[in-house]
Amino acid sequence: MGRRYGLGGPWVLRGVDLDLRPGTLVRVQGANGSGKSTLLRLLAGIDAPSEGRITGRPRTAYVPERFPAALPFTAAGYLTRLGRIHGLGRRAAAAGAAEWLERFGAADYARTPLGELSKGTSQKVAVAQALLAGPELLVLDEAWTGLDTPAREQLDLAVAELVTAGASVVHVDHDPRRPAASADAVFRVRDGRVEELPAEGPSRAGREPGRWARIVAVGPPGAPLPDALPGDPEHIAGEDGGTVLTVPAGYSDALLRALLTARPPWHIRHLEEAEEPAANPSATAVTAATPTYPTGTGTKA
Ligand SMILES: Nc1ncnc2c1ncn2[C@@H]1O[C@H](COP(=O)(O)OP(=O)(O)OP(=O)(O)O)[C@@H](O)[C@H]1O
Repeated sequence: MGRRYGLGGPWVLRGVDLDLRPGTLVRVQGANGSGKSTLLRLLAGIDAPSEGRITGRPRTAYVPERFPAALPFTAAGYLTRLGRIHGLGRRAAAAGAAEWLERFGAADYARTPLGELSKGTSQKVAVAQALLAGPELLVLDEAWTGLDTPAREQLDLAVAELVTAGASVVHVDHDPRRPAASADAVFRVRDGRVEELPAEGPSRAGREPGRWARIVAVGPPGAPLPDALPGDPEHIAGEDGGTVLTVPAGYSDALLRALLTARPPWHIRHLEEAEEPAANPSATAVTAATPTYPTGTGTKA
């Protein structure tokens, strides 16, 4: 498929032929203005190709580069309405709105009008609206930008949970500090074409000294830690039956997924960035919600 703006305009994308596989984390990269956001809008279904087509339409959620925050709703009111649009009942929508605001540390702003939210809190609402209904395809255009560290960690965790549950997550992210920088597939947009690059596994940046991820996980009673965990984590017993695992940051996605898909699965209580490998969580553990996500279906562009 291809896209150009205006009838005689230059082709921004042309001859694009790609498959989004279920259960995959995909990163889209490319120079400024190369067409990354255009590709994401097409995949999200809020824009249509000028030629060709996109087949498969899983339940999709999208976090745009700029969130339209000036709507006449409070944060909780907006999220509840979005939940209803996604097919949730009134109570489930309100509960989902409250849960995601809490998870992103924005519960205090539930009753604040969208137009009065800070940029960071607006971004939390933007991300929450996308996660609310358990999408099969999640499209994130620089969604980590502007989030504080705990919220970034929650988004990493939510992405890992979705991918583990079979969803496809496609993202553009310029921030090299993001620990979960690894991806199952990488698409590069260049000269109007999209090519798939070899997946790189844990990023080199993630192995640098001083960049670690710490995960507090709880297994079934008496269960040993699963074998051969990615990143060969250091692990110690934590509070309340939890196990504290520390890995180089680039392995955090893979480790999260290995724990979530272990048989029987482990529950992730907390994820945080850490400056040194000693397994000594500084922050109070935040219990992550364990939403049930549907199995994803593929999209072909
Ligand atoms: N709505 C639009 N109307 C006209 N031209 C557009 C529109 N949206 C994007 N373009 C043009 O299409 C090209 C690709 O833009 P796009 O925003 O998709 O790139 P990008 O890779 O996401 O850029 P950045 O990294 O700067 O966000 C640019 O030349 C841009 O000016």
